[in-house]
Amino acid sequence: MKKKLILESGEVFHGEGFGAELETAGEVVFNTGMTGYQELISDPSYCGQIVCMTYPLIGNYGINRDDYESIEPAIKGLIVKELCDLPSNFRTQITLDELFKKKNLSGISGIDTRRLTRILRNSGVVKGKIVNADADEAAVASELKSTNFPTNQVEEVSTKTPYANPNRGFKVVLVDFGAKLGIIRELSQRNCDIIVVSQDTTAEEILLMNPDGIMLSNGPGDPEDVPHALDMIRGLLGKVPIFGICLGHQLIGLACGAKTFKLKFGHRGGNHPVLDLEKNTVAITSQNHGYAVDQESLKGTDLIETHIALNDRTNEGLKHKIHPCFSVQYHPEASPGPEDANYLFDEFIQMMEDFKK
Ligand SMILES: NC(=O)CC[C@H](N)C(=O)O
Repeated sequence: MKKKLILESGEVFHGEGFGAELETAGEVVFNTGMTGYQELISDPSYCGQIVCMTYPLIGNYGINRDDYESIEPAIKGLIVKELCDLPSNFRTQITLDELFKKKNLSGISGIDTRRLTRILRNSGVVKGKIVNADADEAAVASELKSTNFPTNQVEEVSTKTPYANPNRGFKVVLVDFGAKLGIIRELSQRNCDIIVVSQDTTAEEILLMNPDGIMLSNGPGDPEDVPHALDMIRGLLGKVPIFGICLGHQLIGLACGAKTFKLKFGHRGGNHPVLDLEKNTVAITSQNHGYAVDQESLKGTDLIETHIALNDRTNEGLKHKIHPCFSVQYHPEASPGPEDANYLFDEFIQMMEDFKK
């Protein structure tokens, strides 16, 4: 079935549709990972976005039962150069096309993803829509221009009720802003007794659970759209050790008086170099973010910058000067991607141990 991708700026890309037969609109972003399409399709942080994969062959190892980052994907669509319909891997259960049909998602293949990525790099991320071949291009572009995407994406993907992932180790309350399962996997591996709570849980409610540590998860959208989380973080600072990842990191920044801003085209992929300013070491990291903490705004706060991105020198890590609290903009759970930063979970365990003493 012939389809086309129309950008709000009016550019049109012709291709072949896959997955469900539906038209889909979202923010068009690009991801430079060579693998990891299953994880990113199911990463709740991609809520409302259509992802263009810069690696030219996607779907070649199929979809397996182990690599999901959530049960229901929140992504809006996928743009690929070549879709592989004959995957080869011992873990493959279904093809990417079959997953998209099953989950009612639509994608487009046969796209010049280099040209598209150049447009996104030059003009910044834009809204786009995957439509049927006969759609009126000018009408779709102007409809996109006047559409504002929802600001309640965190609410959409967060759990509505708390649930437990029991174990015998430290009791960690994981605040779910759209948490990837990889975070639960990493904490479980370290024997953490996890309670996952909804994004609107208050500090008082969390303290009643008597936690040893708080994990603030990743999540979709603009951190400024989650103002209630700032009171929650302020209410926990100094009382329980806190570790934040991605959206959780940005929220710690905002809660401590820093500002965030939207990056031109974000960081998305499994190959982003990050400099640890304290250890003077570089880690290759997995990233997926469109916003960043404003470094200038850290002045006068109690936060110290601990990491920066080597591609554009933007902020990638923070630590509180007084309280046990640290965070990173990238993904130490590394699903998908390099495991260089995995030790941060061990540091979180250590922080909980030290705090207990
Ligand atoms: N993965 C995330 O948590 C992303 C955080 C935020 N939504 C951003 O795009 O910057």
